[in-house]
Amino acid sequence: MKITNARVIVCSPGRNFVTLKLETDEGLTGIGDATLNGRELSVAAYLTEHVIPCLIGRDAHQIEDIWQYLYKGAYWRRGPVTMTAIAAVDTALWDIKAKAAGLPLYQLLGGKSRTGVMVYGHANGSDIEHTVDEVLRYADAGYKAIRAQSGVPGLEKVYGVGKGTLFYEPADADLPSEHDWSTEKYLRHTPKLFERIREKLGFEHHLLHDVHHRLTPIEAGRLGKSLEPFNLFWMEDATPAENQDAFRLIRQHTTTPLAVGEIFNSIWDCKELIENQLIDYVRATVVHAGGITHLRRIADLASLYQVRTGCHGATDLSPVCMGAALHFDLWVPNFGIQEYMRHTEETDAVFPHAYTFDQGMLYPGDVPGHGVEIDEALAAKYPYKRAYLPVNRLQHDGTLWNW
Ligand SMILES: O=C(O)C(=O)C[C@H](O)[C@H](O)CO
Ligand SMILES: [Mg+2]
Repeated sequence: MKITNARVIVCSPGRNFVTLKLETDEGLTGIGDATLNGRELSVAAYLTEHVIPCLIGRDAHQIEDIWQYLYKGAYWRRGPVTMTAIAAVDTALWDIKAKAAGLPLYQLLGGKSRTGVMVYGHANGSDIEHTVDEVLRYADAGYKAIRAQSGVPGLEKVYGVGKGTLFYEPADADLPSEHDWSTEKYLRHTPKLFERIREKLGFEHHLLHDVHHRLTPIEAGRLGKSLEPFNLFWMEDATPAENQDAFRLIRQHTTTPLAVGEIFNSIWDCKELIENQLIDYVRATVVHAGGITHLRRIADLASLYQVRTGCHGATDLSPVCMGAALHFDLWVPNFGIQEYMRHTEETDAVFPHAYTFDQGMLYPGDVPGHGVEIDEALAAKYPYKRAYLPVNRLQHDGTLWNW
């Protein structure tokens, strides 16, 4: 089965998405997500200018060979742009292979390991009481796991807290908006947030929290320790992870489980974290970590060390990524949890999908492939709009910090 045509579709139904569509001489098509938030057109150009010319005429069944061809063949390895482009090709090829077999993708990976995929939703509030109300609302909606982020007194804009509560979108401006940050204020506030949530919610639900790369390792150790009485499912991205060894210090100070990896793009970003058991959950997902083919390799390494998966699932990962991730989640033996941030109705209409939500679980559905399509005519009605992620500055002196 030969690849006869490939094109990149860029659209903005509420936010930007980049999608790769592959066509074959047998009439089967497959799609893959290629969205890299705030840097979308770099992947679109990489695909159009450098990848697509190499795909035409290749056998769509040779997923592994095409992956190696694009990875080794570029000479320049890894990096978010390259790995997102490879992921899009890989996802589209798995979609085609599963459609050719007439099977849902999870069957090709090895079949179901569980009945459904436990997800966590995002409860965001401007202050503690508002966040508690949101957490309770998610619990009422059936969620078994809830991430809680709250505004911090004295800080104007905080990661995870937007204008509305249902659809949080950080890529919000034509040039990067500026946030302010104070580690001291955040560290004073956050344990109080979780104390109050547990008071109102009890201990039946899983609670998660995203630090979004803002602390030093010793500060992260301090936060993790102060959150121990509230039994978090995980503390995410406590410190930037370029230096994998930094997590050793956090580990020495707290038993709060650690999750990291939404910005990882290859197994090399997490090899030491996993092998040294410095983390509990790896957050790499299909679109930014080289597709199903590479994510599977990361998960297999992780399984040797009892590290579980917790795929990234914010709104900038399109329904195509979500569909593929859910098939992966249903199969992967060392599954932990899946992030689920709802897309807007406009996005859902452009990407009709087979996956469904019920009582805190997602189900990928049983249609052949990964179960997500793109309505190209509708997509064309939403042209690309430049949108950047924010930057963060220290409140007291304006130093650029991690956002
Ligand atoms: O969902 C999360 O955990 C995030 O941290 C979301 C990220 O800020 C977002 O995906 C950046 O593009
Ligand atoms: Mg995160």
